[in-house]
Amino acid sequence: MHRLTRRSASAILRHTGGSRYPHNATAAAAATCSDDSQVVGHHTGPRWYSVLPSGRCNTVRSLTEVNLNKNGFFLGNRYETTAAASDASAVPPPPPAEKYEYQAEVSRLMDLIVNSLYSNKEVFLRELISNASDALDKLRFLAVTKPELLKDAADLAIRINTDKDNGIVTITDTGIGMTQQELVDCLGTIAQSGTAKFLKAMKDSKDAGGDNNLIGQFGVGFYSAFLVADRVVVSSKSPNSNKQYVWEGEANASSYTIREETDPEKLIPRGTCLTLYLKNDDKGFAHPERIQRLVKNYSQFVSFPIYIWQEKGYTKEVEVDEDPAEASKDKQDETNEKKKKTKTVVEKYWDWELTNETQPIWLRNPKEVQTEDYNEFYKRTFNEYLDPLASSHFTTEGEVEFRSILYVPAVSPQGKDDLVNPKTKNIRLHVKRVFISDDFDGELFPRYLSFVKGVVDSNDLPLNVSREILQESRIVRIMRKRLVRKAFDMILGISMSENKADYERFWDNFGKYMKLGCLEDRENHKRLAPLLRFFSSQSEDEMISLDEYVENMKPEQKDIYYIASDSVTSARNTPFLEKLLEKELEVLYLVDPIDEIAVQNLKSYKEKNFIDISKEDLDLGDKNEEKEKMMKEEFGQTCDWIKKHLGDRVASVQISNRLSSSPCVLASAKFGWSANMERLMKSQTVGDTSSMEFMRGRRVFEINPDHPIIQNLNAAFNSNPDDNDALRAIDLLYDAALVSSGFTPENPAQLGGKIYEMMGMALSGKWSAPTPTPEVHHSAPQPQTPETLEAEVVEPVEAGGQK
Ligand SMILES: Nc1ncnc2c1ncn2[C@@H]1O[C@H](COP(=O)(O)OP(=O)(O)OP(=O)(O)O)[C@@H](O)[C@H]1O
Repeated sequence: MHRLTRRSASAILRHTGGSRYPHNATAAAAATCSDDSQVVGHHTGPRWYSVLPSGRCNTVRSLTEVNLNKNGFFLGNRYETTAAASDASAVPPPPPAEKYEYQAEVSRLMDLIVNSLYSNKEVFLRELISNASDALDKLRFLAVTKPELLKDAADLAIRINTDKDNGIVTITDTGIGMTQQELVDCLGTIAQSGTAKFLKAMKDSKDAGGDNNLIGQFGVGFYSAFLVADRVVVSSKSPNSNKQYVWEGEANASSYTIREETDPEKLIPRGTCLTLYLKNDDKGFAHPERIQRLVKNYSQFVSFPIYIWQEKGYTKEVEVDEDPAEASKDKQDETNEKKKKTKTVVEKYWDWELTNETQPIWLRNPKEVQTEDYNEFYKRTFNEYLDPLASSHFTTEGEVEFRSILYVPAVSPQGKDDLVNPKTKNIRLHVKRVFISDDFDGELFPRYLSFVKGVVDSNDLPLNVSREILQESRIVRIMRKRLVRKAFDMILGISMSENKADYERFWDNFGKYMKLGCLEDRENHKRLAPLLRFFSSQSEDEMISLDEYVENMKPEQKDIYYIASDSVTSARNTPFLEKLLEKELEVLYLVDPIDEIAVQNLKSYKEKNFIDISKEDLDLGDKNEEKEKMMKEEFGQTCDWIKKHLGDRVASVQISNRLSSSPCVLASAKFGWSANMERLMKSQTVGDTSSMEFMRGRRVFEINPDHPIIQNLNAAFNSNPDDNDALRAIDLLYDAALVSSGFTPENPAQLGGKIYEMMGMALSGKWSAPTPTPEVHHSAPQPQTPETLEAEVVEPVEAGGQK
């Protein structure tokens, strides 16, 4: 600390500030004088303002102490350089700047920014503060392993200075800074997701001129500076370089320059100082009040202090010179006490003012935080445009202590890769308030909950936490369990909300994730199952929950029935459904490819098994052994006949209990793939299909003994099992069953051929469905009404052929 007389301290402060720090945001200084009082100097723009003995104003004093003693940033460095540098000729001329071309995308973006994105300009401040905050986060994280980088956490701050006369805004942070190469990599190319996302959205936008709203949604990071500035200067000092570099770029230019900073007055120990030379129309941003409003609006959740250089005032009493006439009057009045007259005046000065609330929102008492605050924090932290569907703020204590705020977003991320291979950066992990990383989602949440966003702040993890530590940590396992449970509570909350649209929205966006959970997280089946939604035979337009299904079950119904198909329409028309519809048994329609596996993994819900109605041995709880016996007697040999003809194409031929209007159906084996699964697997299999043969399993050809075609076939068999037309009818029936049951015919062209042939025969009168009497066989086709057919079946003529 320098010991000076107050007068000399003041003079030096005025001198250095006035001439050497014209737009530097860090220009507040103090000196301790020989009488132990402090002198504080401030400057704004090119001038120094009031030089006050400190102690008058606490803010000034404490701020000054930070500047002086802890940071060593303002006074310590500058004072010493003042005497030496007071001779301007001692400053070496700056080295020549190197010119660089922007990457093509940057040029395109700059062009868009300058020429199209004219509304919503104020987001520039949000973006730049967010970058400064990230830089501070990075520094704080680096300091975990290199503590010498950060002697005092109070050094981490963002300062914004305005010069309204010249239309200049300066944003300074004490963060990680950038090396020369980083300046090229970060500010000359677009590699970052947010900005890339913006560009893609612009490209997708129909309006080639650009959609102004998009900038609010995505932000354009650093380049948003050019929304308001026609020249931007970035002076940055990284702890990894012993030199400071200055990046300089202009709107509408295709190149930028970088040079080394050599002016000792402009050297900073660490961080970045961004100077925006505002466009004529945007000079209004260079007012502290306006900046303050924007910071409060957009950046209130930045967890580093944001100071704005503001004019302030304090009141003081000053003596008033007495009027001579009054004075003589007072003299005469001897009873009057002698009192000096004073008046209150406001003394103006400039100082840094803290503008934001720096306590992270997750450390606050949930009772004191409004929903709007949570939503705002969410939008700012995750660059989201829409409010979340739900949030949950909680603290866990006991064995493991951590705080967290979790969110369910309103929309799902684009791109289907996200579900299978999420690289989301959705969970921001802090340890003792220090931001560690947003790369550990996978360690803290299972893949199927990767859409959940939030912050987690643990006091139990080490600051140097790595992925390996997280993976092996018992603490993390406990945290993960609790986080998952909280996420479920939050989702359940949405599902129970009165506003049904919210859960519909959730389901539209994240239903797939819940189903993936059924596959991947057996432990949480009980939590997942109530969240599932499906269409059903009794609710084709609105999805229902499993609870609703169970409530709607018939008293004698034991199982939950489902059919997997590619759409509600094909599910509705499947022959498997016929008897169930007749009996008013509700059937779930599983129309999403992942549905079937999800339900198979669940196996049951509330002790009711899931039953695929397209599989063999369907039990509808209406077994009538006597009737079965009768049917077997009547159709048993016909079944064998059909099986013999179809050969290996089917495992067996059985009498169906699930059909009413269709003649036959092809059921799948209990443990093999359903028709739907076979279709899905086929569409995904590339190359070797041998595993498919195995899983395809057996197919059971079920016939409907009440159907006229089957009864005719039965009669045909009884009259002449070798009848070619009857055998061809079996082939056609099999193919038709294959298609109507949801399988893909092995040879569609051949099937087409068979249909045309039959049609041709029918139209030329050469063919009618096989009938029990030889006369009918050769007669002209008769119109087949159920009555005539029934008559033919009721009185079959005993055929003498083999059985
Ligand atoms: N104040 C700063 N201090 C240090 N590095 C910075 C600063 N501002 C920008 N950068 C660097 O420049 C890069 C590009 O910034 P930019 O704002 O364009 O994108 P981003 O912040 O990475 O992502 P987003 O597009 O989501 O904003 C940053 O990733 C960071 O490395």
